[in-house]
Amino acid sequence: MPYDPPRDVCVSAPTGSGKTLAYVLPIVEILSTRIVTRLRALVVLPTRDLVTQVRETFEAVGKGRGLKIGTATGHHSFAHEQSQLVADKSLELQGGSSKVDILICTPGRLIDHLHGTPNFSLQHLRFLVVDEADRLLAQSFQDWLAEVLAAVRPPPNPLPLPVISSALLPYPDALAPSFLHPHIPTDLDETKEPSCQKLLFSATLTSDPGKLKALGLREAKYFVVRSADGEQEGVAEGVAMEKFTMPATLREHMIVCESALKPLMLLYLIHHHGVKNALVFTKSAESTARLVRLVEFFEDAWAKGQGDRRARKIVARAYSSDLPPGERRGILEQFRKGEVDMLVASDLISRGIDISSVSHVVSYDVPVDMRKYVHRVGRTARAGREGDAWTLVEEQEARYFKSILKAANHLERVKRMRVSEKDTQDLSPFYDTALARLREVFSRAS
Ligand SMILES: Nc1ncnc2c1ncn2[C@@H]1O[C@H](COP(=O)(O)OP(=O)(O)OP(=O)(O)O)[C@@H](O)[C@H]1O
Repeated sequence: MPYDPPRDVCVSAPTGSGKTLAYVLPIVEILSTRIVTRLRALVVLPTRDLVTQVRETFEAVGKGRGLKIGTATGHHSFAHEQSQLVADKSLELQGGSSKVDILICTPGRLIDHLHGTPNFSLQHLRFLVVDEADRLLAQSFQDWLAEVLAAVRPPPNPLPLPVISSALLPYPDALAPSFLHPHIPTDLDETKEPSCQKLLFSATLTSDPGKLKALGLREAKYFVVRSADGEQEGVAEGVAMEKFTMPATLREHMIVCESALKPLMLLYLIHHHGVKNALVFTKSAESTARLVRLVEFFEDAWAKGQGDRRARKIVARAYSSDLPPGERRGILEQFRKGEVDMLVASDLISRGIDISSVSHVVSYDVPVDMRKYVHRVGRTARAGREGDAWTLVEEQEARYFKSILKAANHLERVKRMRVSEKDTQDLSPFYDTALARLREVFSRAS
């Protein structure tokens, strides 16, 4: 009701626990009764891949409801996006003119439309969803948040009523109620509140009100979902060092080794612990490329060594933001089908991506902080499935890595696995061959 605007909602719940449906379902349910199309739900996400994923969920849930769903990510030209978003760019309409009920977007492109698309208006917003909220709040993206919040609020000086030149031209413009009337002060004056409800989601959402202040939340309710076993008391109550809940079905391991042995440890996991359907996280695009080549050379040498032509080689592919979107989609599809066993990536896909077949996550390079760790390992053990997370820790990083786990009250959950020289003995000859080939290729390239 206009006099009782909705309370805002913050949700911190483990990775893979279904946060997307937690906002898609009510939005679709509530907006399905709308009569005319206005931009009523805006979902902001940090990456294009996530926009595509959330769009698919909206389309699946909203099928047959007649809601129009749009995206704005910069994947298409600006003019094309404009034509998808607004019906009319020529006439200036105070109420805007939206072709979509729900818009899913990245913040940069959203700001471009706020600045550059006539009749693109947020005044009718009923829902503003900020998914992966901690990540989006941490990055300024042209101060997108302040601009979006300003576009949702009625202007301080209400818009003047247009001069109605003819009885045939009724008051035109379907302005949102809080934007509509000229302000006539009365004794019962109340400030106008937009009826936009803000919904924030993340597996690592801060509970520090100071950090959420920029959102101007209204009587926010903060929901924290913990695992059933009550593990990690005090989750999200700490302000200095936040603690987050992990999926209960996740097993976590670490291997501490010399830096030079990390590739061999990965190959050991592949060949002796059945690690496939795996996401492997590295720290840089360069280290991704080297690792993919090394796995390829190793698998060639290993298959040859088996003397069996049908020996199934592990297929690893690099997945990076440099690849064109079409190619990225293709690689993900091959991975989903099991034609690719291992995707090697930077933290680009460490957040939000939902691929049910991922059974292992390997942090080939240690994550820089606990948040990154939570999101990486959360690519497996989703929706009640089991999964394993492995972290390869260089000896000199062990102290640091353990300290971030300890601060998050999580050290006990991560089991240390010791791998001796004997364990990798059978792999070593093929590994040496692969290293020699890698050196050759990289020295030729330089
Ligand atoms: N009630 C449910 N029963 C079974 N599966 C569900 C249910 N709700 C959601 N899922 C599935 O769980 C998977 C994970 O959901 P989702 O991607 O929303 O997780 P998330 O909480 O947003 O995780 P992240 O923090 O990693 O983004 C999805 O494939 C979704 O379809």
